[in-house]
Amino acid sequence: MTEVQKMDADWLVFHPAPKVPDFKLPKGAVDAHCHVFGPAAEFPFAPERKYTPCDAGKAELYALRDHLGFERNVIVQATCHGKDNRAMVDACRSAGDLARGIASVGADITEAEIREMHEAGVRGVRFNFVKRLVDDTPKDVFLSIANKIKDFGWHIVVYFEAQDLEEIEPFLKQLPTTVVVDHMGRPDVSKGVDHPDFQRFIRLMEENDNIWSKVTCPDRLSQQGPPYDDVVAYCAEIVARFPDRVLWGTDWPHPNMKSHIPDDGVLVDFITRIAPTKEQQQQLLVDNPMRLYWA
Ligand SMILES: O=C(O)c1cc(C(=O)O)oc(=O)c1
Repeated sequence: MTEVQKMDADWLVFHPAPKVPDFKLPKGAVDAHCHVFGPAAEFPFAPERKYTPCDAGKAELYALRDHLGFERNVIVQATCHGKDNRAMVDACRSAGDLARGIASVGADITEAEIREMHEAGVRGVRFNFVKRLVDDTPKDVFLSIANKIKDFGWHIVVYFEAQDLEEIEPFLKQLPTTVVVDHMGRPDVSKGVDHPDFQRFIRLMEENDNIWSKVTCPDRLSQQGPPYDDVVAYCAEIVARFPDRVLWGTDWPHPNMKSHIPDDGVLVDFITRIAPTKEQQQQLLVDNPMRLYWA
């Protein structure tokens, strides 16, 4: 890991020397949620961003991939780059067939632009509802984007917080593609898995078999910190109930983490606690991401 200079970033820089995981990932494992930031000199951050990250480019991302034992990456456009997808597209292109991307686009996206991103490895768009990250986008704008991208077989990644779910649920049910929820919709883990809020999320997945969830970011959700015991039950519940509709990722370089900087090797070891059987691990880490991104 190269030592990355902390450039006026308003939060912690990613871990410089993550451990080698104890958990040996299955062959072909996919880090299905990660980002690239710049480097800013080549790919400037968006003026409308709500945070300024450190540089965390494709070279570091792919070194981490190899260090942890992953084979492939799905690179999700980070809000600090707004709708300028160049850093993510460049990283996808550099990895050949070993990376796929999720873009952030506007309603004015053209078929030619979608096709060009598809050829680089992009397979979906991200709709972000987290107010500390983005300004609101009218739902009819998101729906017009959804109708444009569905013809390319793309899907939609959504990022919202648990308190938003009741309000946006009708909108989610209108989406005409596979929908992948980032970080389980950010449950408040102090409430318990039986709380109506988490049960509402479970019901959403039960009632809509096109809705998947990433069982990711225990570091964001935990109120106890590493090794994130208070998040295990939430991820394990979703893996056990919907083993063919879950994805996992590091969330490297961990934007906006202030409480601590997660050790990516510790995050990988967390997987065996939420997906305890070999079969669950194979589905979570290989079969599901391959079906969604490389089919
Ligand atoms: O919780 C966050 O701050 C966060 C931010 C971003 C992003 O800026 O794209 O992505 C994530 O997956 C999580």
